[in-house]
Amino acid sequence: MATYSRLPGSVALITLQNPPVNALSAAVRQGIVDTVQRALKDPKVTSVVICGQNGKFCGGADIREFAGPMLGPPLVPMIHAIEAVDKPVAAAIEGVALGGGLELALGCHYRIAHSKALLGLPEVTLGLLPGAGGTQRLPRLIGLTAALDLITTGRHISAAEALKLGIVDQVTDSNAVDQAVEFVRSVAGRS
Ligand SMILES: CC/C=C\C/C=C/C(=O)SCCNC(=O)CCNC(=O)[C@H](O)C(C)(C)COP(=O)(O)OP(=O)(O)OC[C@H]1O[C@@H](n2cnc3c(N)ncnc32)[C@H](O)[C@@H]1OP(=O)(O)O
Repeated sequence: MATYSRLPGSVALITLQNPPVNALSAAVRQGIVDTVQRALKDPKVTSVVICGQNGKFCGGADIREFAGPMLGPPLVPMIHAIEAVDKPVAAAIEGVALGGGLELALGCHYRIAHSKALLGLPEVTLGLLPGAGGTQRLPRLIGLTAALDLITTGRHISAAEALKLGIVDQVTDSNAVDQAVEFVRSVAGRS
């Protein structure tokens, strides 16, 4: 699931909740679709932060659901809908942003990472290619050579390397959610 709260300063906070790594289960994807719609429709909300419960942004597809049929909202339109929100949306990346989790963050307009966070597209290690926009959004953001390296090796990179490559906008040693909230307040009102 995903919870929704409105913070002072008109920021909507969407929190992914699916222990242990807030993977994108059907219930989490449905929660994201519902809470993003709510933030979009709430006239008091001027900006949005997406984070994960317990210091973990998102470990990607929920591997516990791989054996069964695909249920719930698909990832691609969900991420498109976030990208199309006409209010600034930031991902607060703590712990991990892997696979579909990084693709979710790439659909947000800004990414703020904790210094100890790990990011990557490990799909290749499962015999897959990133299928939710990562193969388009990552090269646009950091160039083809650097994106191909990450996509074809599946390696996890540090927040410092992600900042150097241009995947994240800011890295913080303190609370990444607080930092992201402060950041989106500073850009609220921009498209
Ligand atoms: C609907 C979308 C469909 C397709 C598009 C998307 C595709 C993808 O996202 S593919 C990528 C999927 N994600 C991964 O491959 C990540 C795999 N996990 C890891 O690399 C590591 O577990 C970790 C870096 C996330 C954490 O490492 P570490 O701190 O060493 O802990 P553990 O490895 O012991 O894991 C702890 C705990 O978490 C469970 N877990 C990890 N990843 C997932 C996941 N993606 N889904 C569900 N559960 C996950 C892991 O099984 C452990 O659980 P237990 O403690 O119960 O054993």
